[in-house]
Amino acid sequence: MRSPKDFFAPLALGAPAPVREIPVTPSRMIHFFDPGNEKMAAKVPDLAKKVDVLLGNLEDAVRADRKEAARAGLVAIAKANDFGKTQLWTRVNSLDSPWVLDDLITLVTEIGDKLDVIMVPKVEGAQDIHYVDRLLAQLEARAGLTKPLLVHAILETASGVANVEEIAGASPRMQGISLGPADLAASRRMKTTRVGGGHPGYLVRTDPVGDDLTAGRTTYQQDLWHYTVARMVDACAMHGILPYYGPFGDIRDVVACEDQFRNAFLLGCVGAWSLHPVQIGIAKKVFSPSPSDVAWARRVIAEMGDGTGAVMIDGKMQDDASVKQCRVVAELADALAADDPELAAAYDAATKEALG
Ligand SMILES: CC(C)(COP(=O)(O)OP(=O)(O)OC[C@H]1O[C@@H](n2cnc3c(N)ncnc32)[C@H](O)[C@@H]1OP(=O)(O)O)[C@@H](O)C(=O)NCCC(=O)NCCSC(=O)C[C@H](O)C(=O)O
Ligand SMILES: [Mg+2]
Repeated sequence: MRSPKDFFAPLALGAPAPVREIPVTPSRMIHFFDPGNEKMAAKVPDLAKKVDVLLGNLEDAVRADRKEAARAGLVAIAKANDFGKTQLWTRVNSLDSPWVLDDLITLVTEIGDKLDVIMVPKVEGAQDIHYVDRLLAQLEARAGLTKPLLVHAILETASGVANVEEIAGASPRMQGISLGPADLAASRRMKTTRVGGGHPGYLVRTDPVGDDLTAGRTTYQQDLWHYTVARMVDACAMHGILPYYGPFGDIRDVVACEDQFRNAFLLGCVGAWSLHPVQIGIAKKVFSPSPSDVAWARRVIAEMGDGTGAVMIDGKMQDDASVKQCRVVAELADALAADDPELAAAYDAATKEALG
């Protein structure tokens, strides 16, 4: 274990100093694209205006014989475009793959100044983050980078879940963690073949009435991912980093996608992955608090004055704790509204109405 005193020291001579706070910029959707797919690559300049994060994916979903094309494509796209405030991330291949070393060496050397975050798949424990941490420091020093690259882990192995707290705190580079439900299901030997989302077989049933075990017994489908998302959120909050829901693979089912994203939002996640352009708007809607929630939060904050004591608002008790909950919503709304005049206007109109 590293001494706490050394935690913020660069891991290579000449590497930039690690950040002390993870920048909290909008990341409601991490939009995945295959940089070696010409059709998708052509859409990148336009997509950059619509998303918070663009992620050039090099790992799963890119065929083995297209790995090098994807890597080269990402270098070319990063060099050719100015993404403005939109962040550029990449997902490199897994640490046990034959591609990851070249992914890291090429990307940091060629476009390290354009990249914000490197997503590392199939992280099993702190040792994986330590390996990437040191290697990035060496590459940053050699490339003369002045801003450290941040690292995002995907929680998609049983060991990763068991070690999630140590992963979240393994390096000052740790920006966040995403749930990877497909690999995690396989690693745990779960019996769902879906990429995220629920399953009709995972349910609870109301008790029988009398002796008839079949009649009138309503069933309620449960969330397969509740435990993992909640645990991930706690680990991230404890270490001051950001939690995300990952992929929802049924692209056509925009309704269930919205539900899954909203469950994650309500539990504390700041965003989710969009795998197809149709999921971008869903993530934007879900991970931006609603105007009525923002208006309520602002009203409670206004009526609570210095934030102590207890008051009744519309029949509901508010106190020091509930004002903190309201600040979470109001601060997120302010951060999102700062870059989005339409959202700012919707929040202000709802607040005006609520405050009278
Ligand atoms: C899922 C897809 C394969 C669907 O692609 P396609 O069949 O081409 O869909 P459409 O015909 O509806 O596409 C319409 C046009 O939009 C373009 N398109 C599609 N997806 C994207 C995208 N993500 N970014 C940009 N542009 C996109 C198509 O090219 C069409 O263009 P045009 O013909 O010119 O109109 C595809 O969406 C896709 O591959 N998505 C990304 C998949 C991915 O990244 N998967 C990996 C992440 S999930 C994962 O890894 C699991 C996780 O790790 C875990 O373990 O849980
Ligand atoms: Mg995966």
